[in-house]
Amino acid sequence: MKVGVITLFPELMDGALEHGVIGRARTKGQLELELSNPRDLTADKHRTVDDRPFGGGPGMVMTPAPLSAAIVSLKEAMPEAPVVYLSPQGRPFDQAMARAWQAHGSVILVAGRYEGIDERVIDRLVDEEVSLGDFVLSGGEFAALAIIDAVTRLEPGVLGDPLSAEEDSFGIEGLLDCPHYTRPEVYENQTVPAVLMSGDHKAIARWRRQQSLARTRDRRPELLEKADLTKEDKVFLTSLGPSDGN
Ligand SMILES: NC(=O)c1ccc(NCc2cccc(O)c2)nc1
Repeated sequence: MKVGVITLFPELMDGALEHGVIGRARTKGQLELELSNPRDLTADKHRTVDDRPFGGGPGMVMTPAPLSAAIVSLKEAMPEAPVVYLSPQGRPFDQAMARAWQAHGSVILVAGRYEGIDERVIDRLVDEEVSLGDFVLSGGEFAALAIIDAVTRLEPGVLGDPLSAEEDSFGIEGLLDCPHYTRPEVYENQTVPAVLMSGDHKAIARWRRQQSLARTRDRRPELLEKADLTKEDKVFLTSLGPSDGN
């Protein structure tokens, strides 16, 4: 997986991607990260990357020239990569997008700062505007980090057990994940559901599926509409009483 990032804080991105699963993926060459800082592509001695918004209003806007130069430099290195701008105005990011970009093999992420970027850069160079959720961050870098993690962990060989990428939430046809337990068997006087200790793998799989279905119904009922449910799933859901929302 090749990921390009345009950011004013390359050291922030680099540092955050040196640890854990993603850090090992970089060491093993499963993730190649290419960073480009618009400030390095400025023409003035003050290395200006932002300016006041036309029409007035608070804050600053990232100026088009250095940002465009940074995007073009990564497009030259990764000509097939879609250019994705992270902003609250974008299409909601989801697991399907993560799978699509992993399958494509490369993506260029534009992390904005300030109030955003000059719209002419979006018109000319951005293929897709994407949002991590309905909230505003001080910059797109943390949204980019989340996307890089979500995409890289889908890369074959990155996760120890390939199934777990499938079995996470949104892996089993978009249902929420079931509860998990590990040792000790009794913790603060609380035990583990007996079925998980039974060794009956069929019963355990059924319990886990039913827990996922119940949780999804209670917490994210809209996901059930899109889920691929079996007849047994539907019978189970009908058998549940009114949702308690938890
Ligand atoms: N929800 C998100 O994905 C998200 C992305 C970026 C961001 N901050 C930078 C930024 C960029 C553009 C406009 C803007 O208002 C703020 N904050 C939240």
